[in-house]
Amino acid sequence: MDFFSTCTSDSAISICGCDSFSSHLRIKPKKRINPFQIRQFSYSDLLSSTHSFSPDCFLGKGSHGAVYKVVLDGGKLIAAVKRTKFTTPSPNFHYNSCQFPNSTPAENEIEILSQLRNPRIVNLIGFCADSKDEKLLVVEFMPNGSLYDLLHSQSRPPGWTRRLRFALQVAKAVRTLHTSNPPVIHRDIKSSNVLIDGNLNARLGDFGLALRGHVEDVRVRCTPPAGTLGYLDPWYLAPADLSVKSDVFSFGILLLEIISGRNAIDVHHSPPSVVDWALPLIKHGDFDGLCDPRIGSPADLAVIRCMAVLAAKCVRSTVQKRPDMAEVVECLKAAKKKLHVPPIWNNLRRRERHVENLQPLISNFDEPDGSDEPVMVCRIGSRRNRKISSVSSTEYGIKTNGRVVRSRSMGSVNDMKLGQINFNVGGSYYSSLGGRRKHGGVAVKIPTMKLNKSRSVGVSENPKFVELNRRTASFLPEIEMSKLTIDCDAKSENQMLEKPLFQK
Ligand SMILES: Nc1ncnc2c1ncn2[C@@H]1O[C@H](COP(=O)(O)OP(=O)(O)OP(=O)(O)O)[C@@H](O)[C@H]1O
Repeated sequence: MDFFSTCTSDSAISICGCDSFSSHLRIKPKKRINPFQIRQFSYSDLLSSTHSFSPDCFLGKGSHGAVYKVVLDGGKLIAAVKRTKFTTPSPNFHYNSCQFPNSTPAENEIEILSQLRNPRIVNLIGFCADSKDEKLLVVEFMPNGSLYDLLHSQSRPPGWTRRLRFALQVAKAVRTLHTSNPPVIHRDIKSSNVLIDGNLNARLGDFGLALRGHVEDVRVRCTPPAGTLGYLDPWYLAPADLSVKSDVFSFGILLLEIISGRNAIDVHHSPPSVVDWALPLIKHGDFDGLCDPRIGSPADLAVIRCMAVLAAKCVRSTVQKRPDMAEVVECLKAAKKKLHVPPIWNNLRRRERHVENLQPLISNFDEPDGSDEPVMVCRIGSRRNRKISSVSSTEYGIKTNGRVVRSRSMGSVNDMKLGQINFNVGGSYYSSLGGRRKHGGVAVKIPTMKLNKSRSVGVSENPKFVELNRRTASFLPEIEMSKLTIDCDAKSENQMLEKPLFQK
C-alpha cells in the first residue's frame, strides 16, 4: 500500500486534529487537543526554495537519503527536507523496515509522525507527493546538529549538565512513544537520530524504522528486525522478539555513549564495543574511568554511578529485567538532582572520596530487584589511576575541513562480506570484528563485516544474517547483571558512600 496514494494530506489532518470529528458529532470540544495539520508541499516549491537542492542547503546524509534546509512561506518557515530516492534493493538485501512490503521509510515516517506531536521529537510539518522518483518529507529544522556531532566533536564537548539534560530529554521522548496508544517502538535510537533544536533541547528524530502497534499486532509481528548495529538489541532476532525493551537496550547504549564520549562501536579501541568496555568498569565501580576524559568526572561521582548503572540495566540480557522508560526517566531525574546538590555537600563528598582514594574501599549493597547476593564493589577509582581504555580525544572522530565526520564504526548489511564476524558471546551485545571466540568450549565462527559508517539497516531480511544471529544467540549466556543496582534514592546512595567509612 502506498501511503502517498492512499493518505492525502486531508486524511492525515483528519487523523491528527479533533476538528472534523467534533463538527461531525456537533459536540463542542471542551479543549482543543493540539490540533496540527500535515501540509502538502509542491515539488516545485521545495525545489526553488532549496535552489534545486544545492550544496549550500545540504544538512547531512543518512542511509535513506539526504537532508536539506528549506525556507518556505516567504521566509516564515525554516524546515528540513528529507529526500529519499527510490532505489532497487540488492538481491541479497531487502530493506523492509515497514509494515507493508511497498512502504518506504519515508512513508512509514509520515504514517507514524502524522499521529504524534511532541516537543521532544522532531515533528513532521508536511510532505511532497508529486515527485515521481523520490519522496520528500518536511520536518522541523534542528539548527544545532545531532547529539552525535556534539558528543564526538573535538572542539567543545558538552559538560555534565547538558549531557544529563539530553539523556533525560531523549528518555522522555521514548517514554512518550512507549506510552502512546498504540505504542510506538522507535527501533533506531542512536546519537545521530537525536537532534538539537534552537533552544539546545534534544529531540528524537528519524522514525523511518519505527513501528506503531501492540507487539501482538499482525503488522508488528510481520516486520523483520531492523536497526543500527551497535545499538541494536541482540535479543531482537525475529519479529516476535520485538518489544519496547529493544528501545530500552538502544537507549542504554546511547547513555554509555553520553557518559563516555565513546562510539557505540569503535574499531580503534579494544574492546570495540562500548558495552564490552564499560560493563567491567561499572561492575568494579570504576565510574571515574567511565567518564569522557575530555571533561572528567562531575564533582559528585554518584551522578555517574546512577547513569552508568542505569545504562547497565538497560542492556541486560534478560529483556524483562530491563527497566521501562518511565523508570529510566525517574532515575535520570534523580541523577539530575544530584548534579545540583549545593556545593557544600559536593565538597563533603569530595573529601569523602579523597579518603577513599587513599584506601580503596569495598562495599556491599543489595540488588534492588530481589537478589540480595552481596556484591564486591571497588568503590571510587582515582582519576590518576584512570584506565588506559579511556578514550583519547583524538580518536572520537576524524575532522575534515572543520566538520566532524562520523567515525566509521560498523557496516550496514549492504556492506556485509561473508567471512568472519565476532559476536560477543559473553555479554549482552555483539561486536563486529572478525574472528573466532570460544564459549563453553565451543568455537563460534561468524561472518565479518566490512566496517563502514554507522547506519540504520534492515537486518533479518538477509537470510545469512538471520541464521548468524540465531546461531550466535544460542551461545549468548545470561549476562551477570544481577550484581548491579540502580541506586538513585538518597538512602541507598548514603549506604553506598557512607557505610564503609563508618565501618572502618
Ligand atoms: N530536522 C533536521 N534538522 C537539521 N538537520 C537534520 C535534520 N534531520 C537530519 N539532519 C541532518 O542530516 C543528517 C542525516 O540525517 P538522517 O536522519 O537522514 O540520517 P542519519 O540519522 O544520520 O543516519 P541513518 O539514516 O543511518 O539513521 C543528520 O545526521 C543531521 O545532521
